[in-house]
Amino acid sequence: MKDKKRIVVKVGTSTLTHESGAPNLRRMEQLARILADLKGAGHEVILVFSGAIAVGTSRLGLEERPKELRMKQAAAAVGQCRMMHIFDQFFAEYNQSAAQILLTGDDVEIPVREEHLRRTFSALLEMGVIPVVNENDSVSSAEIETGNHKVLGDNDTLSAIVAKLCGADLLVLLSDIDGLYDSDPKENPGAKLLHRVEELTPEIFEMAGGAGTWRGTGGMATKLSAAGIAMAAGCDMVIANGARMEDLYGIVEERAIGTRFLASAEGK
Ligand SMILES: Nc1ncnc2c1ncn2[C@@H]1O[C@H](COP(=O)(O)OP(=O)(O)O)[C@@H](O)[C@H]1O
Ligand SMILES: N[C@@H](CCC(=O)OP(=O)(O)O)C(=O)O
Repeated sequence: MKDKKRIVVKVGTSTLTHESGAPNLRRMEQLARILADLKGAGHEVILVFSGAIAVGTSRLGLEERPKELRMKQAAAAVGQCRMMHIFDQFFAEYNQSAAQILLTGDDVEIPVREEHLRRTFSALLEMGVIPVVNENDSVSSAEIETGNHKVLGDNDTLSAIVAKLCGADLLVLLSDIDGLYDSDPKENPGAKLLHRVEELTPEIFEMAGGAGTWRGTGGMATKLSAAGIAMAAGCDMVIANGARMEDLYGIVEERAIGTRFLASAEGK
């Protein structure tokens, strides 16, 4: 892998929000600082974040994540605005400009839109801006409702699509867990962490259960779907714990942290 890398970092709802759904300011601040620092070290960074629905839910004083689609989309619109405002402030503190990019499945499936998107990312990176991406939840209805991975519908898959689109060298998924275990550690305390995955076999897919917490959506299943896209595109992917944000430095230096899914030789 090159010394100067193009890195996509995806941070899940479980890392960026408190149990109540309120934004976790300490984590957001750390993340902005470390990404600014990685940029200072010569890398190009793109942030994909989740948490708009959870933050909107809490901001609107709703008791639980709404079940009705229009309410979920409204919560996403409120939460996105809040999260972006906070990120923009933290990035500005470290002298960085951030840019908001909101995507739907159609945007990457229609070639002309995909090309526009690729050019926008490349222009932003060229100007030293940090693109900050989320799904455009307020318009991409079917996906949040059904979790239909063929389109987008989850930010794990979205981040892998962005990594592929931008020709990234590394995709890091920060979650509330140290990596991929041989079964869900929340249900099986004896579960073992896998350090490296070279191939996505049916056994690996069996290890991933369903969705994670009420606040997020994906669980491990969507992280494996992301791994498939990244590996095929010649991009390494690492799942690591967002509670130790500083681990991002070691991950970029290819130290053995979390679970690393190795890029396929053909994709490189
Ligand atoms: N084999 C597994 N290894 C690790 N975590 C697993 C596994 N199977 C299911 N999980 C669950 O996936 C959760 C992470 O997914 P999720 O809650 O969607 O996080 P995020 O919001 O970071 O995307 C873990 O907290 C864990 O409970
Ligand atoms: N676009 C949604 C993210 C949904 C999602 O994929 O959440 P997560 O499993 O926490 O990455 C939001 O911002 O709430």
